[in-house]
Amino acid sequence: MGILEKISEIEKEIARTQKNKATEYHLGLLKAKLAKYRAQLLEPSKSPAAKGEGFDVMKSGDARVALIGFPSVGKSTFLSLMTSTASEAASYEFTTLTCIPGVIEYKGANIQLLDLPGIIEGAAQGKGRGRQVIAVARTADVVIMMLDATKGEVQRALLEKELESVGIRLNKSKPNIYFKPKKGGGISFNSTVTLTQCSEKLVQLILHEYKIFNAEVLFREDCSPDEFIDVIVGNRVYMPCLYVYNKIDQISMEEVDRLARRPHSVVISCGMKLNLDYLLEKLWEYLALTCIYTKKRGQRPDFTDAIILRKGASVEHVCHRIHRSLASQFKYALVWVSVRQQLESLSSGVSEWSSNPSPHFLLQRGQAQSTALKEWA
Ligand SMILES: Nc1nc2c(ncn2[C@@H]2O[C@H](COP(=O)(O)OP(=O)(O)OP(=O)(O)O)[C@@H](O)[C@H]2O)c(=O)[nH]1
Ligand SMILES: [K+]
Ligand SMILES: [Mg+2]
Repeated sequence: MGILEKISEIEKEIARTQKNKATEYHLGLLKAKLAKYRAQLLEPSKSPAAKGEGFDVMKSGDARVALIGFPSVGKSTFLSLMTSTASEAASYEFTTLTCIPGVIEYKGANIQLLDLPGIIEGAAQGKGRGRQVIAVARTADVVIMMLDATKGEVQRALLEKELESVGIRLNKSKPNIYFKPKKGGGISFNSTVTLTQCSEKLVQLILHEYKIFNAEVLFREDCSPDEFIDVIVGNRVYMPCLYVYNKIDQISMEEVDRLARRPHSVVISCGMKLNLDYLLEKLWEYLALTCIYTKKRGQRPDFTDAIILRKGASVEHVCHRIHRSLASQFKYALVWVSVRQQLESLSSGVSEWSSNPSPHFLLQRGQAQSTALKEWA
């Protein structure tokens, strides 16, 4: 039996197994097996055709966003609208065959946007250029899942399943489980919270399936068996995803309203240029970037030249961006908060600036590594 058949056998068995206390261990084991086969499936193929030309795009700018979606949902139309790059758009499917990079300039940041070929059901198993597309998606900071508003729900569920099956976790955070394989001593199992989905026995069974007999496991939240498997397997990516429903010019207002209220969703029309500003705002939020401006003594900060960093970056990161040797010579920094808000309403921000010239914080040398920027904002 090939791996694909094995996977589909297990999937069928999971589907027909009733979920209850008696089948809990059986299901846990099946899921562990499934994850193993999927991992095998993803091992790089040896045939050169699978490599795919035109997918090795250099990372550039402050962040990377990948456009994932079925064929002809409007990905290339979107790239051509938002960036100065033109990507061919047409009414037939699979117009785009490689990865086309463009740059969105927003709030002083350069956001690399990648147009990709459309993917379909079975992409993860290598249908079309699915594997290459998914490999690129893994390298992004945010995925935009573009959907055709007239058929969005089916497409959304199918693509979520594809990405899920290759270890991409959308809008989820890493399970809070401490897991450390050991040389000996058996399995030590602990939890700091009451567990309703996993037990010590189930955890042991799953670990044995992965031939792990010595390890330290500490659950710090009430995780599911799937989440535990994710932690053992390890190579999962946890990625923010915006679901973008395009072509809302084709559906009723009621339908637009319903889609817009779904979690992590934005509705747009590339054809009629509707709601694109709001999409950019949301994208910025999901990228979790922050702008930092430097200022010379006695002068106003230069609001045209931002240092762009991820939220939560430390002062040390800022130093490194300015000069390689700055961090090691760092003594203290004067920090004014809410710089980002000042930029957002530039005029009021500047007047606030001149009326309030004293810094909110004095940051000493020792704090350079530990103080996260978010604490000041
Ligand atoms: N009605 C309507 N049509 C749109 C909209 N955006 C794009 N289209 C049309 O949808 C078709 C497909 O657009 P593309 O940009 O080529 O779609 P794609 O997702 O890049 O397609 P592939 O590269 O084949 O995967 C084109 O005919 C576009 O003109 C929109 O907002 N409304
Ligand atoms: K197309
Ligand atoms: Mg295209």
